[in-house]
Amino acid sequence: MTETVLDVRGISKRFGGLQALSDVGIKITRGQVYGLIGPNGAGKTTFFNVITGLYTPDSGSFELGGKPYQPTAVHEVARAGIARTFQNIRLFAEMTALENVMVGRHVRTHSGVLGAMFRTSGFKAEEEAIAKRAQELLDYVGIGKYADYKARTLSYGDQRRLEIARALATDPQLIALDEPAAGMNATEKVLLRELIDRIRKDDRTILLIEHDVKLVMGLCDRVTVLDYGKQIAEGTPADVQKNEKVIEAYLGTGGH
Ligand SMILES: Nc1ncnc2c1ncn2[C@@H]1O[C@H](COP(=O)(O)OP(=O)(O)OP(=O)(O)O)[C@@H](O)[C@H]1O
Repeated sequence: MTETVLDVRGISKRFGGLQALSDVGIKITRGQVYGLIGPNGAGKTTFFNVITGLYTPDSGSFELGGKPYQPTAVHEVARAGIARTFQNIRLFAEMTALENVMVGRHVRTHSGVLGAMFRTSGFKAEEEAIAKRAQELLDYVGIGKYADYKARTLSYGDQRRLEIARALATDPQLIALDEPAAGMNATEKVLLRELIDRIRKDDRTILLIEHDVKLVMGLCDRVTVLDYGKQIAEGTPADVQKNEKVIEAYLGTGGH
């Protein structure tokens, strides 16, 4: 039986006079790469921000791993099992790549982030294991040799990989990637695609917002298309690509 990881129902969100999301729902099952696409201003980021606790929806409900889920603060979302990356990379620029991943890992340890900051004895005992795991994750995303480099010195593509390693460090039920290919060149995109494929094969579940429709169509098992806050199509990439409303949303307005 397919196991539902995230079940989102009837999400609406209004900003003043603007209905940014109207009754949007998605269901993501384990091992899927689920894509969220739509022209500029369609509501993708708002949806992401709602499920990761940055915005409170006006209505709607969620289940994560079969349990009711009420996303509030961002750190609670990480503990509940959703890890995200950001459209605008958010790394600790002056920390090394290894340290950035270790911070992600502390979400899952007993001493936690405060223990890490104050270097309690419990923290020291855990530190070695955390560093080892962080190095494994850097190797996994293909930037192991840069473990000791400051995050800000890495190339754009490698910084995005580092963000993914940090997200994986929390052992998430769902990893949410916000435009991971933004600003990447063609070679970096190919490598990103391979990485996402690999993460999926390792039985992770991924929600992907992406402007690069080609990448989404090639990678995703299912796709939801938003337009002006409404869900205009849901299905496999092949179905969605044929959908008239989708063609009109993208072509009719020149992508808005
Ligand atoms: N915090 C906010 N306050 C007011 N309006 C907002 C806020 N966040 C988003 N909006 C509006 O909601 C609508 C949806 O925006 P959103 O950023 O979710 O779209 P998007 O699909 O992610 O677009 P893009 O592809 O350009 O990132 C837009 O009209 C936007 O201006």
